Amino acid sequence: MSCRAARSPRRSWPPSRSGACCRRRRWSRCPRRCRAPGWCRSTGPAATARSTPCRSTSWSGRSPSSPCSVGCSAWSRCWPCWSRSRCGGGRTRSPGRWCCGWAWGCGRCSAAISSSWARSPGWPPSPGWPAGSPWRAWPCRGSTRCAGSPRVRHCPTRRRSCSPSPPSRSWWCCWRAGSRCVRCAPPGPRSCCVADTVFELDRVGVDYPTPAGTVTGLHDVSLAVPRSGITVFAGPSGSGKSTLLRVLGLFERPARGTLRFDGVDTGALRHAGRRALRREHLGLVFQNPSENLLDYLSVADNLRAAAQAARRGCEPERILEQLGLGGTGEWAVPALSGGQQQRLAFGCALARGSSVILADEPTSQLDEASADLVLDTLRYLAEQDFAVLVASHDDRLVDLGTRIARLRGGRLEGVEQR
Ligand SMILES: Nc1ncnc2c1ncn2[C@@H]1O[C@H](COP(=O)(O)OP(=O)(O)OP(=O)(O)O)[C@@H](O)[C@H]1O
Repeated sequence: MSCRAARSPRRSWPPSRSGACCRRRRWSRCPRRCRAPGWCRSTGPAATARSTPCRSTSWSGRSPSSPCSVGCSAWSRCWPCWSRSRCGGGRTRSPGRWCCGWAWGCGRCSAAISSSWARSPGWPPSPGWPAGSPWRAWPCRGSTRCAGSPRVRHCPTRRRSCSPSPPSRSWWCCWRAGSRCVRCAPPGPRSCCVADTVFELDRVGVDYPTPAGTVTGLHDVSLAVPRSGITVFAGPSGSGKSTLLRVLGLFERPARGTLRFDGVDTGALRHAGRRALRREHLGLVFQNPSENLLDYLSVADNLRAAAQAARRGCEPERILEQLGLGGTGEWAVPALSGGQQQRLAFGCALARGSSVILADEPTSQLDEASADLVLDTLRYLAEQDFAVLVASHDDRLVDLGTRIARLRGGRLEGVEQR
């Protein structure tokens, strides 16, 4: 049947078992013989780039229990990956990688493997895929897969160290609890774990071009920041504390070295990926309270706006209660004291669902009583298992830290664990 016969597509429907279907129904220029716009019958290696062996019961007559020929459970939604954008920026098509019709990326289809399919002949689809891998697991592709996705989350049942070794390329991500991504070690498919370190810096350097020449803000800083506790970056003025915090907050790209967030190389991310990570995971609180808040909105609306930016829901009153600001929801921001405003700024980070809170000199503009409020808040956040990173030369903040990284002249002098 030629393509012209598409006028009566249903007459000999469904296509044969060996039929291949094009991905787009409206793909009118199918180079093969079509029975309907977008649907090919032809088989063999010459099948078009966007064609895949037809797997859907309704189209190909296969029984639902037949193993998917490409190892994908999303019926008729997967095809060999060829699109750069879908693959998260990979330049070349990888034979072992599959795309699904979901909008946000490649690799999800391979993820959706039921255990019966994982046992089926023809599985794994690529040599790197572990037979019998956990349901909904896929090779962790680091930067593009995990960080590029707006769905990276810590496992709700996270365990600090379920493997003595740090995450490596051979680890696997799994898909849990709806939208939650975690890292799993392949041998223990259900042993969900995350690394102990949230940031890993390897010889990170930052340069600032100035009319007088290049100023180096950071010189080859190598550091691992733990996932919990309060890490304080201490040092005299100009030592590079704020620069380091900006790098960690993904506001600044280092000129040299590698920065990993949750095992993901942030240097490989494009702007959108970095922004997604920042929005979802990182809450940055600046030293000036007014920089952190929108003063034309009420207190509760600031929290709502923060949550909305991260596409989350929010219960302002609950957060305000947590931070000792109960009953101020309808207040205007300027009606709060400086310390209360800083507390609210931390509340905005909570509303965004940030797991890491970065604060740059949060007490520097506050009197002692207001600074105490901030210290209490930081203590509270650390107790709630947030990773709190603070740049400060306030001695009280330094005393609060569980880990002090001392900087001088842009170099890391040493790290003190308490
Ligand atoms: N935008 C910039 N342009 C040029 N140089 C910069 C810039 N930002 C920072 N620097 C330089 O980088 C170095 C580190 O600055 P940074 O602000 O990180 O120090 P800091 O320890 O946070 O200081 P402070 O405690 O005073 O805020 C300084 O020498 C500074 O002059």
